[in-house]
Amino acid sequence: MTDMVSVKLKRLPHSEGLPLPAYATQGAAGMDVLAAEDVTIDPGARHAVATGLAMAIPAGYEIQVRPRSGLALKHGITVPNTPGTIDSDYRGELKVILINHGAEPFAIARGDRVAQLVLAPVTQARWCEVDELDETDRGAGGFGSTGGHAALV
Ligand SMILES: O=c1ccn([C@H]2C[C@H](O)[C@@H](COP(=O)(O)OP(=O)(O)OP(=O)(O)O)O2)c(=O)[nH]1
Ligand SMILES: [Mg+2]
Repeated sequence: MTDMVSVKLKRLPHSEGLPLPAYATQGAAGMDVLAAEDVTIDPGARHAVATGLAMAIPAGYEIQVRPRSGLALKHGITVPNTPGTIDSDYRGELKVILINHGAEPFAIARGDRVAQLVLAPVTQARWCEVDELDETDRGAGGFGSTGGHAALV
């Protein structure tokens, strides 16, 4: 059985009558979240889609707003800031930022499932400033330093 965490949720007037975000299957990582407005996103354009939902995520957690692969593959619709971060102290409306990388205008109807929400634990870091860092094999190498594409044989 998956752990469950209660999250306080408040409906704003424009989400009235819409189902709440829900897991499509028992083992789903994300809850599909619905648009609370009709909007068409032109090719290359972005829009912050209203969900009509506000929430109080418990301290120590965040909600990540992730794209749906079907929309990305079939229509080029994705979340440009993925994973979008919903902070535990945010009390405004959750919006889903979408961008249309496809060639056609993409029409969203109120009630369409536009993204998915993943509740995730958060660990905050405390800086510990030092003069020297320990040495490692990698050192300052990065950005492809270990090799790029698989070698041809
Ligand atoms: O996809 C998203 C991303 C963010 N938010 C809301 C909740 C989040 O807690 C707040 C701030 O998000 P973020 O920190 O990513 O944006 P910012 O540009 O850093 O704005 P701020 O200065 O308000 O933190 O905006 C959304 O509704 N949808
Ligand atoms: Mg911020």
